[in-house]
Amino acid sequence: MDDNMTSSSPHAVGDIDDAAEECPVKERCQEQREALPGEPRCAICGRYGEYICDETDDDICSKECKSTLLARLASTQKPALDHSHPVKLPVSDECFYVRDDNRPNSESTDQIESLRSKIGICIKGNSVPAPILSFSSCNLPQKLEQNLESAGYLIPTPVQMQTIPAALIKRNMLVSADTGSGKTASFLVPIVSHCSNIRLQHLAEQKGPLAMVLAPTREICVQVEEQAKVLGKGLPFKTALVIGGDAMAGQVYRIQKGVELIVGTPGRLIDLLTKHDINLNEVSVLVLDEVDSMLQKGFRDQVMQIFQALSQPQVLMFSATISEEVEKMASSMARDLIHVICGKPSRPSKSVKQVVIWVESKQKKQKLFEILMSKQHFKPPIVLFVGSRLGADLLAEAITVVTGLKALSIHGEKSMKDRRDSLRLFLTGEISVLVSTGVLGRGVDLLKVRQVIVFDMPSSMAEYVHQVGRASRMGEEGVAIVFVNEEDRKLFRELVQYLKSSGAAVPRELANSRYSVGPFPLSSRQKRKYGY
Ligand SMILES: Nc1ncnc2c1ncn2[C@@H]1O[C@H](COP(=O)(O)OP(=O)(O)OP(=O)(O)O)[C@@H](O)[C@H]1O
Repeated sequence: MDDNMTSSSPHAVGDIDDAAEECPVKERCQEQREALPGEPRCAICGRYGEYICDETDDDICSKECKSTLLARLASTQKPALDHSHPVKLPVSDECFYVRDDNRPNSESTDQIESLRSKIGICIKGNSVPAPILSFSSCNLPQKLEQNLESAGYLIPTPVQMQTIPAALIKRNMLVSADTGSGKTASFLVPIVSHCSNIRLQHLAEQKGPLAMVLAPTREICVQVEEQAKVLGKGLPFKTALVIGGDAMAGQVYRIQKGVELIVGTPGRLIDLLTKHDINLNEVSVLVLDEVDSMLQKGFRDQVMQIFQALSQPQVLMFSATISEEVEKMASSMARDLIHVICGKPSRPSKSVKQVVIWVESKQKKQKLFEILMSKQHFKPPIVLFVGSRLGADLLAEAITVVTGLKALSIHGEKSMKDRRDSLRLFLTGEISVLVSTGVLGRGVDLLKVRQVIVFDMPSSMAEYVHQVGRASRMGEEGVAIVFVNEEDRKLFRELVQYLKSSGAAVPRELANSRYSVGPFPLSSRQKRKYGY
């Protein structure tokens, strides 16, 4: 289970080690501390970059360095933002389609349906716009199109083809699509477009935030904000990251100076909103990333509290795993909801080969070491998913001692700095094994990872789907090695179904287990009887 979701205390959810003190923004450079490895650095002096200079989006340590930076910019007469490319402004919020060359001549319902079926998209809902085949089809600001191109996004992925045009015309949406299929840009492209158009046309009365993205873990928030910055570069589009473990003063300062997008975990955001006067009147888009976990007990109340503080925003909800219950809750939050289903969500990505091995608990470590020391089977960098924080720490140590491989652990009890450092060292290739609890199970883009080991089965098949999904991005092939034994029996029936439907081998012990067959689902009495 994601260890960010186990506690019922409001601050524990998503913000478990929220030890950040509230300290005022520094006036002078010398008052600021040195930056630790991996921390943001001031663009002028290199000290800890506590907040970001709105005019340039650079990390800055103090008001003093901010003045220096702005003075430097003024003296070179370079505008802080690159407006050299005129931005195409839509005359209204409508999305205007330019016919693509390979698009059917007349877009009859049948042709649109046929296009959807070709790209593997299913729709529930009324008057859903046709999918786009290129980013240039929907009148995005020119700078955003350039940013997409620079990021290597040459054509939209199937989920983006359908969701971007629908989001641009302000439809509420629930989107289920495979892990690694490009859901993040599906909501960020419309958000960047919407926010920058509002600013460029001076449509908002105040400078308050215009959009909000909520996600269950800090790591997801960090990545979403990073991607938002990439897409919004050079546009009047600024972001604030509101997560535990980072100084709140900088977050508040930045929001009060004026940002377009807030990305945050619900616990920290509520904390910030209750302590500070932040005007949310202009927030017109709310995204719930990993919506199934956001609407689970523990998060749901906080999410609803934030939702109710907004004035009827457009709601965009995304996950690779959406149950009927989540669908019902989503429909009750947003009127006239479109449900976009892309590929075969709620199942492990077909690009990941699942290799399930029956291993008794006592033998798990030995088996793991064998894999890690086998040239044939160990394909670094790999992420290992375990069930507890202590387990993560101990296993990372044991791996280093026994195999000599560089391994680190990451979980919700570690400081934000440690979590950032471990992830950075892993993504830059300095360590080859990262042992994680559920904190990296969902939503985090672990670009080079093509192998995961599910050392301890998670508590639900939804989490399993997300963990296995870390081994593949954008359809590239990956492998998930999964350890199971009788302790995981409550998942056997579903696991066997999932394995069979993806053509994976089912170990004999699993296939023959009495927990793998029988009526489905069990009543609550049966569950108690079998100790589920
Ligand atoms: N149109 C595109 N062209 C090229 N690369 C893309 C495109 N859209 C997204 N990507 C890249 O694909 C990868 C996966 O995208 P993303 O992280 O948004 O997937 P996701 O669907 O949110 O996955 P998960 O459910 O695991 O969080 C990222 O590295 C992203 O930069």
